[in-house]
Amino acid sequence: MTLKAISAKDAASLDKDLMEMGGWSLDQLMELAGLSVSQAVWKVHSLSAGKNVLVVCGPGNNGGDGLVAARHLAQYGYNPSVYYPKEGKNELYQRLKTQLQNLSVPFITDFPAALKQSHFLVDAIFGFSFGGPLRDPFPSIISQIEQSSIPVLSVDAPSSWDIQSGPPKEGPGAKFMPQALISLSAPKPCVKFYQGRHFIGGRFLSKDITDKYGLNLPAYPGIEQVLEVEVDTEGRL
Ligand SMILES: NC(=O)C1=CN([C@@H]2O[C@H](COP(=O)(O)OP(=O)(O)OC[C@H]3O[C@@H](n4cnc5c(N)ncnc54)[C@H](O)[C@@H]3O)[C@@H](O)[C@H]2O)[C@H](O)CC1
Ligand SMILES: [K+]
Repeated sequence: MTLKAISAKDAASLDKDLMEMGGWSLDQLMELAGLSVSQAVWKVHSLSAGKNVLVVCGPGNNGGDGLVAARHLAQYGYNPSVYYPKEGKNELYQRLKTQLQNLSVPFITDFPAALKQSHFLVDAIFGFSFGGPLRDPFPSIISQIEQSSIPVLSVDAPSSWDIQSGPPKEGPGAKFMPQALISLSAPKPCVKFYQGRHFIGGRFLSKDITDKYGLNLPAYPGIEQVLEVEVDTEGRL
């Protein structure tokens, strides 16, 4: 089975449909997206592999998914830390931040030190609304992640990659290849440049929506919120 990718434009339109016509709120979608992310972390990096998980959050909803995932990871018994260099203004993000502070999840400011002390990194910096080139402070953040040997799970897309055309030709991100990727709702076109473990999450689409956007998603087994997708030898999903 070859999964169809959804363009950035269609992914944004699908989100709008869910909220304007489908009766969903952003909170709900983000909760389910973040739950899927936390479960993908569990699948690729067990508690016994090291509890210190650094969740790097960007200013938009991709960062919001990271905040939700960090909260679940704390509940599962990990020691998450959050690096949130450019906080989103929306009050939803501030509420998620309060929830994390109430669980004593630290918001760190010394990123190089946190990178050294962490066993695993969740890249929730940018998702489908990313448009290059990277603006400060993100070039340095991406370079540091790229140069460190820490295993990374990227949320929705490897941050710094163009959603359509994949990794930048040069500069920060050109050599960024996360160990794992979780595509939310459906894969984005840049997955064709990706090599690593690939999961699908965000189990909230109805048949109407999948039909409208021509998606052919695999069935999630049982109560699973994430599904690992095999990539064939030619890099197809
Ligand atoms: N239906 C779903 O699958 C859902 C997915 N969700 C997640 O939401 C993101 C998309 O969120 P959005 O807020 O639209 O955008 P991003 O988080 O990708 O980024 C916007 C943010 O980033 C800034 N920015 C953009 N380009 C640059 C740049 N070159 N340098 C610096 N900063 C940049 C921009 O200004 C904004 O502040 C999707 O991928 C999923 O992860 C939802 O949770 C709900 C449902
Ligand atoms: K990301």
